[in-house]
Amino acid sequence: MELRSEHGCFGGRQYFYSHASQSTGTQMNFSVFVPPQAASQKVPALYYLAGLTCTEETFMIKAGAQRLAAELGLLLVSCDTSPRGLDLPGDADSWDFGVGAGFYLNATQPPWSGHYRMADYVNEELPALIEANFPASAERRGIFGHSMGGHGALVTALRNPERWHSLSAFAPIANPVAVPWGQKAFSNYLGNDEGAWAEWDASLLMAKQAFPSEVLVDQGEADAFLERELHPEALEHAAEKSGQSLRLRRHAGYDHGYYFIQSFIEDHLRHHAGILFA
Ligand SMILES: N[C@@H](CCC(=O)N[C@@H](CSC=O)C(=O)NCC(=O)O)C(=O)O
Repeated sequence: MELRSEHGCFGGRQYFYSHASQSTGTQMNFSVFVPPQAASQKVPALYYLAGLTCTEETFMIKAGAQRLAAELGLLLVSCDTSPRGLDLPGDADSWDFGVGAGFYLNATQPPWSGHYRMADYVNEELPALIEANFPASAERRGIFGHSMGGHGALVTALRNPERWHSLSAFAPIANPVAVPWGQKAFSNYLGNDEGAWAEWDASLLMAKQAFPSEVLVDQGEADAFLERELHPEALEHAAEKSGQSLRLRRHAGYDHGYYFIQSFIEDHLRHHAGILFA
């Protein structure tokens, strides 16, 4: 791991690192906030997956999570949203596919399949790296995210409930098989077999099997992407089918951006802390 920068923050430390990833075959960047409690004990780790065009810096700079994480004793981790520097054909042609848009899945189609393995990275490689190098408990992992990252958090936890203990999302792409962002990404990364897409769709997964703890989802009603890309009602229908405990809240006047996330970040950290410290 190469330390790129570190900063004092609310009595803890904010770190930015780079490392050679086995999952992606590229250098990957990630960020870690270590709370003061971690000086004397292992603490729960909460992983945040960011949305389209974001990086490992976006959440740490914009969400305003560190003050409460320092109070609660939560270690925060975020990572980049795709491999970078590969120069694959078409990987930089649009902001909703390729670089900055890895969709937290394992691609099966060339040329993406050799490197776009963000699911393995988030589910396995990054937690192993964090737990080997920071005072993070392997028994108490939470995951959340925003938009594409909300989709990523939901599918990561729903596919691997034995590895993740708490789950929430801000404005997730809740039913990617049914919307343009998801259809573009899945057809390119996974091919045209829509049966394969279902394995990476939060609503289809949740309808089959409930996650063990309550799932919190916040959605702004003034979100410009709501009707075309997000479809939170699909999660509600899925939760009804499987008996999932789902707290889906709609907020008038809030859009898709980080002012929305800042406004409800406290509720998400307390949601995760309530489960991870139980
Ligand atoms: N095209 C624009 C907008 C990209 C954008 O809105 N990205 C969102 C995530 S959208 C779904 O995953 C985001 O989180 N942006 C970062 C922010 O600081 O708001 C562009 O290219 O910027």
